[in-house]
Amino acid sequence: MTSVKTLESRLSRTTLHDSHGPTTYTTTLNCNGSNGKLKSSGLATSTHHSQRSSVTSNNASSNKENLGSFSGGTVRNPLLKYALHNTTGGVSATRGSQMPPPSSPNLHKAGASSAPHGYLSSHDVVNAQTDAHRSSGSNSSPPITALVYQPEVQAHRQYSLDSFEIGRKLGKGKFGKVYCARDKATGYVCALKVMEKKELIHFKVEKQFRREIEIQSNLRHPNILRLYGHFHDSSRVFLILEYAGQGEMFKVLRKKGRFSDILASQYICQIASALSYLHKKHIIHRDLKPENLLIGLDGEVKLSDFGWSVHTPSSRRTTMCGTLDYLPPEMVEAKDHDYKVDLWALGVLTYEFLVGNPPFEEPAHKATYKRISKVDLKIPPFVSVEAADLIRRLLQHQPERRYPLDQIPDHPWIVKNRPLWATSSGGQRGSS
Ligand SMILES: Nc1ncnc2c1ncn2[C@@H]1O[C@H](COP(=O)(O)OP(=O)(O)OP(=O)(O)O)[C@@H](O)[C@H]1O
Repeated sequence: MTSVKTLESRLSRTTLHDSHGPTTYTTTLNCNGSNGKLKSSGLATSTHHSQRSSVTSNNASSNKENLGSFSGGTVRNPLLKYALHNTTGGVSATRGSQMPPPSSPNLHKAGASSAPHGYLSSHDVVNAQTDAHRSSGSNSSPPITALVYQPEVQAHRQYSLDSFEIGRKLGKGKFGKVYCARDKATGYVCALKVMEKKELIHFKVEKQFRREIEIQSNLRHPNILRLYGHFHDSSRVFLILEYAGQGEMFKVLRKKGRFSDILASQYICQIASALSYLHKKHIIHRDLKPENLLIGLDGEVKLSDFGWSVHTPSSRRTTMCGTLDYLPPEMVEAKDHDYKVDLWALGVLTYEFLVGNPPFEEPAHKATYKRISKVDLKIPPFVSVEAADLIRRLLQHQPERRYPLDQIPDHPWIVKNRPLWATSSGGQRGSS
């Protein structure tokens, strides 16, 4: 059992990270550049950049097993194949507002009619998403929709860094960098996450990392980021990930301040659907927060970062994990926890989407714990009655009293807003 005191001492190891800069949507993918940059420069020292304190686990393995034993190299699943379905006619309208970079093919030319096989190059995909994002404003539909995943047999294909053209850097995490990349053989665009083996070993996260790969590679849900495969070289491990064209939820939320009922309800319904899928597979995510949500090109939520996920039941059930603001009372009180921690986190997330900050946030960790433990919940009056009701039903101290995920699509807040989703930019309805 972990006492609050122990938790405090763990938190002293918590890194408060520098804040993200303003959202920028670079128009150039630079996929034409060689991947020599990545090869020659290697990886910079890991930089902590998350925005909020995280509670880290002391259970991290001290196992120094060499990551060279990764069985990477085989991609069991095909990469994304992108197709342009410009049914709205919005592309030409938005292209007029932006100059394509000189080397970038014109989007019209690259569309379904003229691009080879009707698929876009990564240049086009990024330019398309950039335009889509820029033009979407707060509530309008992105003009470019429907990136189609087309199953194709790529099983047993061996990947290496040479298989990809490396594009612009999408971001940097604790243990590496993420690049937009294009599979040279097929033209498929993906996100390539590159991590130094020695850093994974140094920070004793190999076990956590292996679990993340094992869990994520077996998941198939429209609101869960796909992990298509992995490979490694002598010093680095590479994850081939689904490309989330609209980037990080956290940045979007910070930029907007807070979301409308329409957008938030859509996101929450999609996330509930993803969590329900995970729970049916006996997986607890345990680290739900805006930083771990990406947004696909259609504006749909992509749940990512399975570093803290576990199969349940598990001997690791008392592991402290997750972000401080999203910890449920049972974890703060060092009790055993189960999949209902994700329900609590969904309540916190609903609040943060609608208010702009998490509900129990305090400058001092101890004060936050106290508020979580007492469920000291103050919902501002601008939050709709229906949303407040769902937040209260999820933020129940007793885990068994938390609102079940499968009822969320029928909750009055969702029912009221669902008819309006079609006109918002939040993307598709999560499959339930
Ligand atoms: N699949 C993706 N599609 C688009 N952008 C991505 C993708 N994966 C990561 N990114 C971008 O790269 C950044 C770094 O991702 P990464 O997963 O390494 O770090 P992180 O999300 O901060 O997680 P961690 O806390 O594990 O380091 C993200 O914040 C996001 O902006």
